[in-house]
Amino acid sequence: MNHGPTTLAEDVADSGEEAALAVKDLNFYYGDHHALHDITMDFPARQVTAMIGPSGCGKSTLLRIFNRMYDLYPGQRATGEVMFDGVNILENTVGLDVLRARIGMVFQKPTPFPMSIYDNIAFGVRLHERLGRAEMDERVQDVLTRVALWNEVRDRLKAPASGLSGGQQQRLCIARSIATRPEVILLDEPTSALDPISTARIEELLDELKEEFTIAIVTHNMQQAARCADRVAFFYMGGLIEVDTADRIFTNPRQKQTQDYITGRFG
Ligand SMILES: Nc1ncnc2c1ncn2[C@@H]1O[C@H](COP(=O)(O)OP(=O)(O)OP(=O)(O)O)[C@@H](O)[C@H]1O
Repeated sequence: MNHGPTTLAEDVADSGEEAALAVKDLNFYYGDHHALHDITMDFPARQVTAMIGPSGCGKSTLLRIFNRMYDLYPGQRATGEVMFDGVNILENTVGLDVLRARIGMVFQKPTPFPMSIYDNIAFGVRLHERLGRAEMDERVQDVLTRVALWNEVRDRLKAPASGLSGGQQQRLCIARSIATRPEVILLDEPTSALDPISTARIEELLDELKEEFTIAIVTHNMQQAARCADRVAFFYMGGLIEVDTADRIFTNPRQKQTQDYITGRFG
């Protein structure tokens, strides 16, 4: 048995399932407020893991830790481990630019940059790669095709992204997040501002994207978690109550609190 520092590959061998993110004994503090308590869980590679739980239970806090959003705010701190490709991302050894290219984030409200549709995609790519014009055109077309937006925007790539509908803007934001070829995509209630048709399109998209990316999604919508997720984690008051397959969580959870929450009996 090797007692040296573990690598992602060794963790994988131990669990029998490849973890893209392995969270261990994670605690998070907003100043004096202890918002997450001793969280330990894996996010298996190329699966969708949904985080559910009542408002304020810490779902978004966990998601934001994965691309070190808290770095901007003095007083906020995380302890423990989030292993990603053999490195604990809580330690400042990975630059934020690199981390955010490899672990992309999509927010609740679509947030296109105030620039053209084309540049929304090209902007992030230019920060990390030197592509020629033709290669960049190809990258833009590729990611827009994958989010099923290409046919809708191919004739107006130079038009401002702000002219797109909310659902289109959110698909553009997902395209932007995959354009830097990340391993993980984080989505924080990505459909809560969208109509049912746009929501269904994004859910279908997640199903396709998970063939290539690991997806972590925070959702308030239990039907959405049941439709999209392979695994579901239930949080309550800053603690992880249980994490299991979506099937198990929605049909036969181990913990009474989970059962009460998913059946709407939560008091
Ligand atoms: N910037 C902040 N400063 C202080 N406390 C915060 C801050 N952001 C969140 N919190 C607190 O941390 C806890 C977890 O919040 P978080 O936003 O992660 O919950 P959530 O489960 O995502 O909730 P919601 O479903 O309402 O978005 C809450 O008690 C919240 O009040």
